[in-house]
Amino acid sequence: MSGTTAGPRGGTRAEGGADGTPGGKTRGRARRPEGEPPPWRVLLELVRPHRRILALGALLSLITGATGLALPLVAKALIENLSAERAITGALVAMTALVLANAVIGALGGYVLQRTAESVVLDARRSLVSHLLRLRIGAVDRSEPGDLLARVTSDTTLLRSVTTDSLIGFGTGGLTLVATVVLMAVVDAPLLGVTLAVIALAALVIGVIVPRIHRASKRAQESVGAMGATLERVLGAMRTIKASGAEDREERVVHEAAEESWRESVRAAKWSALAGNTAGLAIQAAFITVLAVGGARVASGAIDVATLVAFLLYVFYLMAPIQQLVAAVTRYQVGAAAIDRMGETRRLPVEPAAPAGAAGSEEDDTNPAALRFEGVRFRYSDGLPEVHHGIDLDIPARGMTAFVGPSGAGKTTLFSLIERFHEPSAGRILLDGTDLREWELHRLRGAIGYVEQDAPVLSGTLRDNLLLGRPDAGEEEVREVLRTARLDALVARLPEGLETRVGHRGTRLSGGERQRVAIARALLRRPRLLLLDEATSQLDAVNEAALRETVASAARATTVLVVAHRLSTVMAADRIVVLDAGRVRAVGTHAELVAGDGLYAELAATQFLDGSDDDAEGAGVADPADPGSDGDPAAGSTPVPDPLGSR
Ligand SMILES: Nc1ncnc2c1ncn2[C@@H]1O[C@H](COP(=O)(O)OP(=O)(O)OP(=O)(O)O)[C@@H](O)[C@H]1O
Repeated sequence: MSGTTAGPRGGTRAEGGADGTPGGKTRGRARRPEGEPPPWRVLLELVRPHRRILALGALLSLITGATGLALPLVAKALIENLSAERAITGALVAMTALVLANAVIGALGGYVLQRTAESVVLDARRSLVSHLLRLRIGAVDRSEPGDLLARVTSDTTLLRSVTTDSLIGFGTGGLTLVATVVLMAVVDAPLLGVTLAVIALAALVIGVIVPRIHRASKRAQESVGAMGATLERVLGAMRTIKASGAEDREERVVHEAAEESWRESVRAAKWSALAGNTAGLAIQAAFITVLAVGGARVASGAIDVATLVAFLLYVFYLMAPIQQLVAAVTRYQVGAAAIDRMGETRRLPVEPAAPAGAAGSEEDDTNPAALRFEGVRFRYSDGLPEVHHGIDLDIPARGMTAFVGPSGAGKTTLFSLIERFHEPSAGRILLDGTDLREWELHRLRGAIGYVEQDAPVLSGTLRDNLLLGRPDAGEEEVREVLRTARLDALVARLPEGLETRVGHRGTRLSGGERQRVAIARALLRRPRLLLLDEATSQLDAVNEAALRETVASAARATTVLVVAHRLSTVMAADRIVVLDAGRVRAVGTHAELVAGDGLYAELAATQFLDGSDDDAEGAGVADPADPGSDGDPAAGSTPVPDPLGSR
């Protein structure tokens, strides 16, 4: 489903609004879009791979039903034999055999159907997860992770009962109903007319109830999604919630979502119960009516007592298929709501497939990459202001380029465009002379090592985190990268070493340790282009100086782009790009920019004038306002607050 993405060279469309998540949420009561298949068609698609085993289950259910249906006939024969004073042994044996067959085949059929239903759920989960992992970042940003989680976990579970109760219910219930009606017609057609008239009335009532079940079920599932979203929000920021004393408020929000789900589920249960009871009532009413009309027919000699007894038994036998059909209809409404929600998720856009003949570096290519921005414009979505207003920039292969500029200037977004998390709304970015859109995405990202601003670390072990980008890295390479990222001492200290579990989002590590893990992970990929977004902002002075040296040495072999957080990093760069409000304002060395760019000089000067860089002087960092200063920037070993990160 990559249809929302422009072709390789046609990327002139803004990203937002095209992913089916207007308003930024996946939760909603949106109608099914034109052309989308109805839930029953989706359901049939889902069960298609299991149709044979499903047919077997249905056959077993039918046989079970047939054995049940045969019982009244045998009972009729038994009564007739009794009245005629004939032997009843044969009829008794037949009845026993039918009862046993009913139980055994029924159990087997039930197992086969449940197994098939579980397989349908598994398929749905697999396909949803595959889709979610390939979503465009824009769609992810506009969704609630907790809600997406609920769609994969709880919504898919509802398919189980739809497959067994609905599909099989429609099939076997329908067939059993038809068979029963035919047998009833054979026994006495006028009594069948009476029965059907009563049941038709009940069907009308149930027809009114059914849409209500669908609506209530959908709302209940949406509330479960909302509950998941809120819980995810809370659990993901537990410290902040506690520190802000917001537990009670957040508790209320989760409780409200849970209560809403309860209310809607109860409403759905109420309508379902009403539908079920209406069917039950119809059978009772049919029984009484048949008894009255049938009694009259017996009195008039139109039918005999045995016929009436057999017919009444069939009336009761109608109960099972009718209940089955009603359950099928009500379950289908619940399942259809879940299928609707799964459809909403499937409509979220995924990343584009590789164009035919897509470019990409060889797996073992480690040559530094060159980048070029040509008139790059970008906005996150249609209603939002443009972030980049036409970036033109050449970054040669090898060496370090620092991006500086006020907060919100668009530095991180530029990295996102390089990773193709988003597409430019106009212009293009070329890597080694080839438009990024012509690269095979996997290969493109394989050439890049990216350390995000908040250096995310995933739950799992330290080793899992390091190997995330290169699972086949050898033990020696891992050791080497641990040394360069200055993690070797930490790993040596931990009793479980690399097998230490880091906790959810790496909460068992310090901020600086997380950053070093993220840097080590990126370096282990042997990238041709290394993107570091404030990657050393939380390191202490000693580690920062050491990692600055690591990055500088990486820049001798590869192309390194850093969003500079510290003056020391800025000054170590081969070239500095000053971004301001989405435009490249100036490019040059520190000395050139201090002399030639007002904003850079002003920001650098302000840093010293406002006294916020107390450490800089003590650490011997050059005064950027004074190009003649003899401080050695590379020697600065004390972390310096970002002078250029805010204005
Ligand atoms: N996912 C997003 N959706 C919508 N707008 C966004 C998104 N991410 C960033 N922005 C907006 O885009 C603009 C540029 O953000 P960006 O993160 O690129 O700035 P930055 O220069 O890296 O800032 P900082 O130095 O504070 O990290 C900001 O106005 C920001 O609010």
